[in-house]
Amino acid sequence: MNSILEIEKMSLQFGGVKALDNVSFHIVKGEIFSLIGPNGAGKTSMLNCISGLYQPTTGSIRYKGKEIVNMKPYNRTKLGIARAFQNIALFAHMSVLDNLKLGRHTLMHSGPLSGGLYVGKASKEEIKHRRKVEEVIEFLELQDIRHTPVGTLPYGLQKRVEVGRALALGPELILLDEPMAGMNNSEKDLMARFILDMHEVMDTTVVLIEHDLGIVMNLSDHIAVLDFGKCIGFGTPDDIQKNQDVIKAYIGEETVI
Ligand SMILES: Nc1ncnc2c1ncn2[C@@H]1O[C@H](COP(=O)(O)OP(=O)(O)OP(=O)(O)O)[C@@H](O)[C@H]1O
Repeated sequence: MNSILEIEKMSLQFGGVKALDNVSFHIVKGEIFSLIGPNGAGKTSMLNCISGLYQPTTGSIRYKGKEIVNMKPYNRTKLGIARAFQNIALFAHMSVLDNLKLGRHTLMHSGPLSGGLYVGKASKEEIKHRRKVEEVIEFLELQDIRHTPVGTLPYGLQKRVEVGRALALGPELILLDEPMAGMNNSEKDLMARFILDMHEVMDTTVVLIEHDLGIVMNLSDHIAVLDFGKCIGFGTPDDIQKNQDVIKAYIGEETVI
């Protein structure tokens, strides 16, 4: 199986709290992979470890076969890992377009002076960045709000721009932390379609944290279930729905997933 990311025996401790406890799973290139579990189970901590915001206490993270556990976040971005945050991390007073352009800043090689003057290498770079940003604007249907300050947009659209900021990095692996939180049903359906298209059209591997189990079961190729920092289930949606540990610990004994 062609894994893009392998998590092996990973633990993360905050004082007496084991946010992650000896977790192992792998993610197949090109798939939609969901992380589920009750509040406080360790899902966001896992994304923080993958993106490099948190340093695991022990364990290994291999991306395309390379150990990245000690790598700085911006170097992981350069390798093709991008992240959209649960709490929107955009500049509210800036336009949608400028937020997406700024998102690509980590990838720019030319300095601010040449970049500002649009000369030589910098101008070529600017064209390449602009092309990618325009592609994302079209893909996420943000054309009508491209010049709107993000802070004035309804919450659902801000979430979409937050996803766009990560997507504008052209990632091979995108980490989406509750991209549908706070959305109404039609906004959720639209976001689900964008996620499917990221996977089918852009060939991006998607890691999704989502509380709506219906959406998770429909979208995912594989799922890992965390509970109190431990991975209590890993498999296809079918496997997870039959997993008695998951049913007991996460859903409650009476519930059928
Ligand atoms: N920076 C931190 N400092 C101390 N404790 C933390 C920190 N980050 C997370 N934790 C703790 O780690 C545990 C896992 O938290 P985490 O946010 O990863 O869970 P989660 O599954 O994403 O929850 P939710 O669904 O509510 O977002 C919790 O007990 C949390 O309080």
